[in-house]
Amino acid sequence: MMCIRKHLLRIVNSSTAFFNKDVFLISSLSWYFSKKAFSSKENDRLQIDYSEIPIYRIRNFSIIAHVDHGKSTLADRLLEHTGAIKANSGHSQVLDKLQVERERGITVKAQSASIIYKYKEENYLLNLIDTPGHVDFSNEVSRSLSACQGVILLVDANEGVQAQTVANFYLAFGNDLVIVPVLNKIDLKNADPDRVCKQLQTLFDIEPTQVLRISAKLGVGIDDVLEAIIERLPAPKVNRQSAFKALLFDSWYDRYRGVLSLIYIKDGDVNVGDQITYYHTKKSYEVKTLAVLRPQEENVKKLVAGQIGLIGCNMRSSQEAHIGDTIHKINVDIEPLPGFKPARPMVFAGIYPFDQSQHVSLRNAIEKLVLNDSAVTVAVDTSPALGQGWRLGFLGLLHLEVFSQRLQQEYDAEPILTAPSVTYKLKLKETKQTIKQGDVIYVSNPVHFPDYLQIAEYYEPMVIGTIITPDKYLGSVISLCMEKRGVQRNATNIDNDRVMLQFDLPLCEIVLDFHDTLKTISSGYASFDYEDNGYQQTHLVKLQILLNGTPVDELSSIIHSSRVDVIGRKMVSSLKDIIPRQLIQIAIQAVVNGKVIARETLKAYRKDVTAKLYGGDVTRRMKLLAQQTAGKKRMRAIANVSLPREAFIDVLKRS
Ligand SMILES: Nc1nc2c(ncn2[C@@H]2O[C@H](COP(=O)(O)OP(=O)(O)OP(=O)(O)O)[C@@H](O)[C@H]2O)c(=O)[nH]1
Repeated sequence: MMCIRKHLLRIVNSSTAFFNKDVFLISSLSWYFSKKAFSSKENDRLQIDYSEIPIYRIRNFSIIAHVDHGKSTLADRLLEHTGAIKANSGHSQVLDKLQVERERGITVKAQSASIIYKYKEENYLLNLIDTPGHVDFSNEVSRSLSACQGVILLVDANEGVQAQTVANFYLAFGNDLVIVPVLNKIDLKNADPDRVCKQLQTLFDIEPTQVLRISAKLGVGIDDVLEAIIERLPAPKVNRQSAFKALLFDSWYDRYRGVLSLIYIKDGDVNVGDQITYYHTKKSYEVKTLAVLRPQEENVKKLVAGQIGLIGCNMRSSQEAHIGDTIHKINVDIEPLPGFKPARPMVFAGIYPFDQSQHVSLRNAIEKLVLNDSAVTVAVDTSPALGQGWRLGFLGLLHLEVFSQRLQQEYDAEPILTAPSVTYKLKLKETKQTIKQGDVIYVSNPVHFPDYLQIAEYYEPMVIGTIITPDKYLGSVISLCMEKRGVQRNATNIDNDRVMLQFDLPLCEIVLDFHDTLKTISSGYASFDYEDNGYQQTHLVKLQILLNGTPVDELSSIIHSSRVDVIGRKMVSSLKDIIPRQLIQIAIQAVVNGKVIARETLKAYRKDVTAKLYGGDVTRRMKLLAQQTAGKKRMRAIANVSLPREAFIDVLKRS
């Protein structure tokens, strides 16, 4: 089976043109192969009636780790070890392959898998649940984690605890999950498991005796991990006798079957043909498909409490499948599962085709991607300079990054992406219009920022940033955070030469280049992660750019009042460099609340109108120059400054 998949992927990879045309053809092929393969003998042998497995022999868990600490490799080994997939003799890892699929949007969540492990003569059903793995998706991570009873906290024995390890630990801890600490890559020459055990003890109070030591790459210690999952994690607390209730914690779009949702069955059972309702959207459907992921789909007729499974009911739009929603049977009263929060975009960016001839293809690409990612919000936006485009909302920076990368990789789209901005909250003053005292609005686009006289209070989104750095870079890391208006919460020595810092930081200060600067000043050694921390009162202004007295909306921005001078000056001077000189003089002004705070003048070309005179009378020369000056004055009065599109792109594009 894997061979067929691999072969298929090779075809995919060697023929990107084919792939780009129809990604969903691959999706359906992959589905076809997964079905075909699972009617093979080998898999018939594994065919098990999962609904017969008693609750006490089920464990639902997730692997959480910092980037590159070996999550995919371990998941891969767990699947191989339990026979869910065949051991791969080549260098490339099976789940690396799946990751390619994942990046390509084919089988998006291939890493969730149900595996059977024989322990003390009994078959256990272990459900490995994939989490997005980054706090950008913290809402989704916590939802996936709420289907688990425990997590494997995987740490690289060479790199030690990193910022994302900390953020992930607290997410799991906050969800009351059992944490199985595992050190990976002990085969590496520089691995120092004792030191990393001390870090875990200092930071999280984890006893070194509880920490497993493995090499996922070489397959060392995999049985220990599986046994620890069975011994340390409790069975799910569910009830098979109650009315059916399930948590939706992941979903993706399949062209032929509509939206497929990954669910955790909390109570009761569900059968193909049942009528079900999504609690928060209040929409009802008939269950068409039920499947267990092994990791390929294996169709079943019934899913029971304690299980993780896939449900398909011809849902046409992923907007109907909200992560965290509760599913129940139609016309049955149930208490919804707690904690449902619709995803709230945190970071916004404008997206425009490079030229308008690409508008339709870019729109199609965005529509397809959004089908698979219900957390992205899309609103049509028009800019006089950049033309027709969209304003997209993302859960965080990584989300934005992944989305734009996928647009490029999968759809060959090379759009202009504007610098990211965040959503501010404004409390308005009472005015004669319809606005009532205390009305609150959310603004991310400077064009919609109201006049300052209408605003009573300003709020900006905040994050708690966690940074782990070798202590020799401590000084420069702290200076960077202060420069970004950060307020230090604490500092902890996690071992002899590394420190963990926590800062309250405004989100708008980290969306641009914070991470890159941090990496530069720490020679790549500091790691950073952040989590949403609500809104905090602040003072904001709208910085407008005027060219010869005319405001240019695209160039305006919302900034903190303390930054007015610095940003204003920087903006006008970079515009002076970017805007090509024209026949008329251009005044570039930065204006805040009607006051000019910075100004540059771009001198006009002085075209040599006297060039053809070949000497001649000086008065004639002066007359021509005077005529030129008068002409330019007229031009300045009647013509707006025309900016070439490239100038806008240079200013607005993400660096
Ligand atoms: N030496 C050694 N290398 C390992 C081990 N486990 C994983 N690696 C390597 O570490 C790198 C990252 O492993 P992945 O499994 O892709 O890590 P990941 O956490 O899934 O990474 P992301 O998906 O990017 O978050 C790969 O090059 C692996 O081959 C191990 O036990 N020993």
